[in-house]
Amino acid sequence: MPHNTIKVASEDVKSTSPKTHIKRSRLGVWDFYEEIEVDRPRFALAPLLSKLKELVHCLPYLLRMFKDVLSIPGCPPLVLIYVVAQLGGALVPAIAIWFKGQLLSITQMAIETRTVDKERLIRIAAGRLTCTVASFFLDQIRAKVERPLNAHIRRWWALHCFHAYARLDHPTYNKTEVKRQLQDTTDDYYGQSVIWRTIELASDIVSIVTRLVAQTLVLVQVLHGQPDGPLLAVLTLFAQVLVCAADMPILRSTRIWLAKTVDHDFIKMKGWKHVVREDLHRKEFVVGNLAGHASSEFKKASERVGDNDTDWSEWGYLIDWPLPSIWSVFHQPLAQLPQIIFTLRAAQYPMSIPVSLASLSLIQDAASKFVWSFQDMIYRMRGIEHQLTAVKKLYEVAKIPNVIPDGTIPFPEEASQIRSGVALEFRNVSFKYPDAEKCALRNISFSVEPGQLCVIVGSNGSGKSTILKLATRLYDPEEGEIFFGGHDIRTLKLYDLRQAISVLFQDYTLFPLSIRDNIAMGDPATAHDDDRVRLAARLAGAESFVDKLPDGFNTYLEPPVSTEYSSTPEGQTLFTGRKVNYDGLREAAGVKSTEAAALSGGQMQRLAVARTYMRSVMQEHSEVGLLLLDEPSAALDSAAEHELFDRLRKLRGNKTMVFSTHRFGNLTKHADLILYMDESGIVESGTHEALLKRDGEYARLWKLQAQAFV
Ligand SMILES: Nc1ncnc2c1ncn2[C@@H]1O[C@H](COP(=O)(O)OP(=O)(O)OP(=O)(O)O)[C@@H](O)[C@H]1O
Repeated sequence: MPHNTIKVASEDVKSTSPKTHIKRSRLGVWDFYEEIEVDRPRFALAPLLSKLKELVHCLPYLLRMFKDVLSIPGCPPLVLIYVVAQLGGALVPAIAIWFKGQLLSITQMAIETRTVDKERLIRIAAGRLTCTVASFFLDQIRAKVERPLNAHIRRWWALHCFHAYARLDHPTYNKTEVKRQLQDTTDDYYGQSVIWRTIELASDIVSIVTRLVAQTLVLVQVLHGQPDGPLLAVLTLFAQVLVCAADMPILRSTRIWLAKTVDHDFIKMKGWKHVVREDLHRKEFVVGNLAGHASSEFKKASERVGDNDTDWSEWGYLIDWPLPSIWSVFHQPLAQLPQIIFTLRAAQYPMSIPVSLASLSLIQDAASKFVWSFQDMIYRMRGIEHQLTAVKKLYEVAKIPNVIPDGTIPFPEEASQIRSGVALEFRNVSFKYPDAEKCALRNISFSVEPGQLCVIVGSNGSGKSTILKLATRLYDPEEGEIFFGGHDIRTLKLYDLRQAISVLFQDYTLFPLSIRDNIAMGDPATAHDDDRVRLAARLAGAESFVDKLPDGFNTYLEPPVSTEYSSTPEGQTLFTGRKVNYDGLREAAGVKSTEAAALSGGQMQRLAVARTYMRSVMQEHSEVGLLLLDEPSAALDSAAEHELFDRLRKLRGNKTMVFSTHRFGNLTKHADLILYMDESGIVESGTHEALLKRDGEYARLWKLQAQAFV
């Protein structure tokens, strides 16, 4: 523990709550904001009390956790064995002290009577040996049980966490506090889940307390009748306890703080570090000849930042462990107190020296074991607050309320209701993204009839994609209403609404799963059907290039698990003179030098289109009534684009379609409704002919695009 105090100039910042004020200080490149309660209790134990209150609040979660663990199939017998081994292990040191006391009394008798009870001596020796053997075996048993128990819990917990992640909607997931909460719950430490660490900690504390109580009882029993024994025992323990009190967890501060940096040079350094380390940027980094420029920029920024180039972790450590105290100077001499008193007593009563020397040795030995146990407990108590809070968060994570509330009305009431598409209407809709300053949509109104084709065109950032996001209820508008099939969209069950819509976003992602799974997830109901997946790929023009990949449809675009290597770096010369080269191992294991399948942008877009086809194009009696496509052809070549639009156009009359695009010609001519957007609003709307006749912005841009082909 570093014994440093941070002394920095600070200033008060306005707080949003009358109950707190905020203090801002500068730590290196970091701005440190600390929230301080205005009427904070001043008495010294206040932080301890608030911690205790929090711990009590966490206890029901702890009990629930134990109950849940015991309900995992296979766990109860393992837990029982683990607890028995742990408690047994805790009793052994006390039994060993008892044998030591017996030995002491034999020694004492031998000095006084010059005779030894040999049988008793052998029994004691055998007892001590049994203690050592028992301790060894109990440790072994515990270690053996620990692995399967941890594995059972981890598997069960992984499911709980997966569900907690999966149920969150988009705006909720993007909240910083939710992200932090999720991160805390999945924080695996060398394969040990939060739950396992908590169980381990709780069982350690129980076993230490058992050890302490047993040791104390045995010590009292052994020292009974020894001259000065109890006095020395009390003094030794007192001195040792004071020594470790300097490290007490209650002295650790409870502070509410946040640290951020706005130091441009420091941020720039971090940015460049990412650029040189991330695969993602390597291509442009190399082609852009950026090595020299990057090094010089990094160096310049580094010189300006100077020695302040420290990550927050370094400061955070000092903030959380700030406590040097005068105590640390005095606690060592205190530990010597028992010896000093013993020496004085020995001078006063010289006749009792031999026995008291033996007593002192036993007491000091026992006391040091006692204190070791005590320190061990304090060390673990430090973690208990963190651990209990983590358990509470684990359970609360499953209850994080979603920002988008679910509706109650099922949709459609009858399948025939959406067979020829679903009507979509926006009525005076305005919307601002969370934390954004300006509106992404301002007073938007339009209406698309069932089976119609609507094309939204307009400049970058005008709000086209946002319309599609609101139609799927990724977000809800601040003002106005959206009607889907005649119902206010907020009243419909979210699951049903999203089942009735098939969407391809502009910023679609291909998941770190196989190509097959990436396509199949377009329609979870038929995801098991390989023929359907293949057909969807064929219709999207993806089948032929996927078949050419070495692993075909089983190819992973970006493997989620990479191959692990030993830490000896490639190229290092070993002491035998051999250069380390992993090629042989790679060849034997069938590992390719590049693990990711390289696909072009257009090929990836075809896979995304295939995913959309799974539900929208292929199913004859599809539940889908609305197709939303955001720039679906941006990366496609002209032939593929033509084929895509041709195929989608055939759905007209069957499904309502809303496209957002920058390319006019191919689609807009066939559209029932064109929305021309600019600056978050609809500037012009109508059919292609009507808008050309109007000779406004749409007409101007259409002519501009048409000219390119003349
Ligand atoms: N997640 C977001 N958070 C905050 N603002 C956003 C977010 N997504 C988009 N915006 C902002 O909302 C506005 C509309 O964005 P939108 O993506 O709808 O535009 P667009 O017309 O689809 O643009 P493009 O043609 O470039 O795809 C833009 O000003 C954009 O910066």
